[in-house]
Amino acid sequence: MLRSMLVRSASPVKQGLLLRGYASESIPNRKVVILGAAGGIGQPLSLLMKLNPLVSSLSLFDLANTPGVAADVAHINTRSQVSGFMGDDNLGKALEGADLVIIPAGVPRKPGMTRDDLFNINAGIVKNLSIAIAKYCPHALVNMISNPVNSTVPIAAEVFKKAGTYDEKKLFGVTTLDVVRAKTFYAGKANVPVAEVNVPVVGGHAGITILPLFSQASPQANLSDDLIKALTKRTQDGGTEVVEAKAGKGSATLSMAYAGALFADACLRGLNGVPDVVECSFVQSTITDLPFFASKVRLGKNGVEEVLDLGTLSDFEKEGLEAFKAELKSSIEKGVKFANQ
Ligand SMILES: NC(=O)c1ccc[n+]([C@@H]2O[C@H](COP(=O)([O-])OP(=O)(O)OC[C@H]3O[C@@H](n4cnc5c(N)ncnc54)[C@H](O)[C@@H]3O)[C@@H](O)[C@H]2O)c1
Ligand SMILES: O=C(O)C[C@H](O)C(=O)O
Repeated sequence: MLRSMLVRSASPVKQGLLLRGYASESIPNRKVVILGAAGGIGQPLSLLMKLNPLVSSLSLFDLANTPGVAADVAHINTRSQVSGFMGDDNLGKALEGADLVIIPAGVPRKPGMTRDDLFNINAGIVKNLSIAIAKYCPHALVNMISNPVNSTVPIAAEVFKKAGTYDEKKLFGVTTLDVVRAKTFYAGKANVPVAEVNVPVVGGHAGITILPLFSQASPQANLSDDLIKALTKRTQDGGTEVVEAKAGKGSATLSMAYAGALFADACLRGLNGVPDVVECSFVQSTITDLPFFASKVRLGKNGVEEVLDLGTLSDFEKEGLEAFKAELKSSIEKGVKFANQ
């Protein structure tokens, strides 16, 4: 009762904090940087991070158009102070003091392309941005959105190793959109309220390397094997579904911004010491024989607190896992090789 009265009489910022279980005086300052902030994902992600009461400073960086995006979101009456930075000369200033760097910088797919077809352009972008992160904010958490995630995460890891700043607990490939899709598609077929649905998605973030574990979905529903197969395929092809619908005008931006904001919020809650924050992410891992793997991860004050194992898989999921291991291994090795050449 007292709590709901407090919430109602507080400012919008305090309301957000009180509702999430924080005493507003105890909220730490957190600087979040978005690299690629003027892009299709970057703009709605900037908006969503401006709405997040856990952010005190929001730093928006892109090669062009950042001043306009920054001026626009800066007028929103929420907690964070916004700054916009444009061009490589200002990258250091954008990054200094960051707690969390989110990277949606890079080109998106067009119909007929795979995510790996983006490698030639995006690998170089991610490598340069990672060099700057190692120099200006070596202790920040990094949320990698740029594709192909299965290779860009290993690229960043290698760059950080070379710079002597690598901390495997702080580097994350963002696979939250796969989880968001799996939840949406499952809820539709299982006829359960989508807000109650949980589905872990493991493996990687491209085609068959995306493996939703519907056998572990909750609430459980008695779906036929054919339906599970169809749901799995739709989740794996979710990105392509959007690329084709956009017909040459890019890939998922709005659902990705939502997913990126969810994952960033989970990272910030972890940093702030909120217990039991668990999300799927593509991280350095020993739960299979692959050096990077997406699975459920417990987030804490230093980033990854625990990489959770896969749990019990159905026969269909076991087959799916074996079927993609070689592809995921080669995407990881491609990233490692690129970073070291
Ligand atoms: N992980 C996922 O689930 C997921 C989902 C959707 C899209 N993506 C990927 O996200 C990336 C961005 O997609 P988008 O639709 O926003 O593309 P976009 O072209 O609309 O925006 C990309 C932005 O990055 C900027 N950029 C390019 N090089 C940069 C650099 N060196 N430094 C800073 N900014 C730079 C561009 O100026 C542009 O504003 C793509 O690689 C896409 O495949 C990943
Ligand atoms: O599909 C893409 O190219 C973008 C992204 O990886 C997605 O899953 O939507």
